[in-house]
Amino acid sequence: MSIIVTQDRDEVITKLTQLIAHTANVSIEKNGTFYLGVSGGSVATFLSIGLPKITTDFEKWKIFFCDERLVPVDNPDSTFGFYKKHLIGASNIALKESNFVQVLQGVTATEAASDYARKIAECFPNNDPKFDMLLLGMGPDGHTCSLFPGHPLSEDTTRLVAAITDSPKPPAERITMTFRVINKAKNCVFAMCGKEKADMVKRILVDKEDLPSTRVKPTSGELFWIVDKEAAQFLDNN
Ligand SMILES: O=C1O[C@H](COP(=O)(O)O)[C@@H](O)[C@H](O)[C@H]1O
Repeated sequence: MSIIVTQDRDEVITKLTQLIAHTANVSIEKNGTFYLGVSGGSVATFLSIGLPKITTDFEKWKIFFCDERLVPVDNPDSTFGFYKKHLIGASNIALKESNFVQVLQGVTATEAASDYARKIAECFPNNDPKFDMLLLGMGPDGHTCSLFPGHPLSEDTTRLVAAITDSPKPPAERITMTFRVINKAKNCVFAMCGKEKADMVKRILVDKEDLPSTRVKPTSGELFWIVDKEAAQFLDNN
């Protein structure tokens, strides 16, 4: 695991997007594609600021959602809605709507999850997803994607994508990648900043409490934590 501590939020965004650009360009060179999973919340904001500054062939990017809130795209809680508003079609970036693999609208959470699992599976050999990179956030309770502490979904080892209809953080209905997908990724990257994350960063990285974010351990990939010095304040040597 690599823990990168930065001076501030701007540097979190710079380090994060440099790492994405490097991984994307290596993947495109090797395989002709870059399969990326993105999160909502603060990670989405980081990407909306940082991605327009990188040099890459966005045509080769296929972007999935690590989790998505089941609300209409024009609802402020929609993660795709955020990317649509802030990145797609922006004059300074060549990302298009067709780069994003969207979650089906107007169906039940279970149907949306099965449909998304199929959309993911069909992109990978043997229907076995190995994303080039997953970009993850961590909530103040230690959740990542829509995998919440104590929720049975964290134990799901069968499905690729699962539905949740009782999310403790609104909105209640969501779909989420499971650890079966997350821990097969070639790179998992947490990025965060601010003192409100500091206690949880310590509980995960130092105390190794059994929380969803602690369970992100790619079996044959790399794990990165990019945190600013406020979020890292309870780590040793900070
Ligand atoms: O609800 C969610 O929360 C997490 C963490 O969000 P943050 O704003 O605290 O970074 C996010 O990663 C996830 O995608 C989202 O659905």
